[in-house]
Amino acid sequence: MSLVEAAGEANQAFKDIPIIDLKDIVSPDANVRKALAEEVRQACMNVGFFYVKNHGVEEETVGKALSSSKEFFALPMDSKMEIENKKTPSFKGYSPLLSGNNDPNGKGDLQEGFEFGWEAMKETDSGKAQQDQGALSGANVWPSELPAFRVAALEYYHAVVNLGKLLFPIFALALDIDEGFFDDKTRNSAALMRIIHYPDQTGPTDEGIIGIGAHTDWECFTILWQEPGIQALQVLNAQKEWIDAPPIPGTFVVNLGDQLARWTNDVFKSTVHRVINKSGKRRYSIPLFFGTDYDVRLEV
Ligand SMILES: O=C(O)CCC(=O)C(=O)O
Ligand SMILES: [Fe+2]
Repeated sequence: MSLVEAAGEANQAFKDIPIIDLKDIVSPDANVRKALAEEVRQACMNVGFFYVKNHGVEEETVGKALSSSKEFFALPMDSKMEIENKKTPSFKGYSPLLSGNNDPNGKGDLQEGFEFGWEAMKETDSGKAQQDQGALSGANVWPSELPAFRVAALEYYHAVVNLGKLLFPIFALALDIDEGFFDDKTRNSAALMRIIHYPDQTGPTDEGIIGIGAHTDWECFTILWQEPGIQALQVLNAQKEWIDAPPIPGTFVVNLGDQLARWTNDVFKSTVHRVINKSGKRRYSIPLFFGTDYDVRLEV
């Protein structure tokens, strides 16, 4: 069956989100990689979201990024506002509560965030030129009083970018195209990472103000870490039901964005999702958005 025929039969009235084991992601056996790609293909056509386990990113790397992020958000507001994203030419840095609004019908997203892109850990590291490419590139900004935050955030960033680079060939296989299709299109990958802090939102909720309003992501795909023990992320199925996407320890959520949906003529789905944090606790999450190089032409 062709991809397009299969898409016609795709069932987007999903009730749960599949979990895919990545232990074979670099298997030397092409048949094994193809079997993994088949699972990814089903998830991409039917849901647009899946969890990945055995992804290779160390718990310790995640833990350090989380604890450092908590220290960052706990800084005095004046310090955070010194690196506000509106003050930087490349939109990197801090964004305060309600400064963003993903759902055009919403009144603002109840979250503060910190965003940055590719950066070598040390000046001498190879690949330094990557940060100077593309419209959304340009120097990151970091809080001067918390040097450990930069190190922990970049360590996490580099680990998850490596995972993203392994996923591109699987997406290619899942599309029945050459495994190397994305190689020359993701050399200076436009990978932006955001660290998000959602305050708790118990009590009556103004429907127009939630953690992040209903939206789709706009890059190729997102690799999302969410804090264990807190249900807040929801994904919309074709029957307009909100399906919970709870955090599963040891996994990341992977979801497709508009770029890959558009590129595949919507055979792969970019699925609407939102966050409402009514857990009684503050919540942290870390999405890393993977695009292609900024000069890549999207042809179906
Ligand atoms: O915090 C989350 O779980 C999801 C965040 C999200 O959807 C986004 O930043 O695009
Ligand atoms: Fe999103």
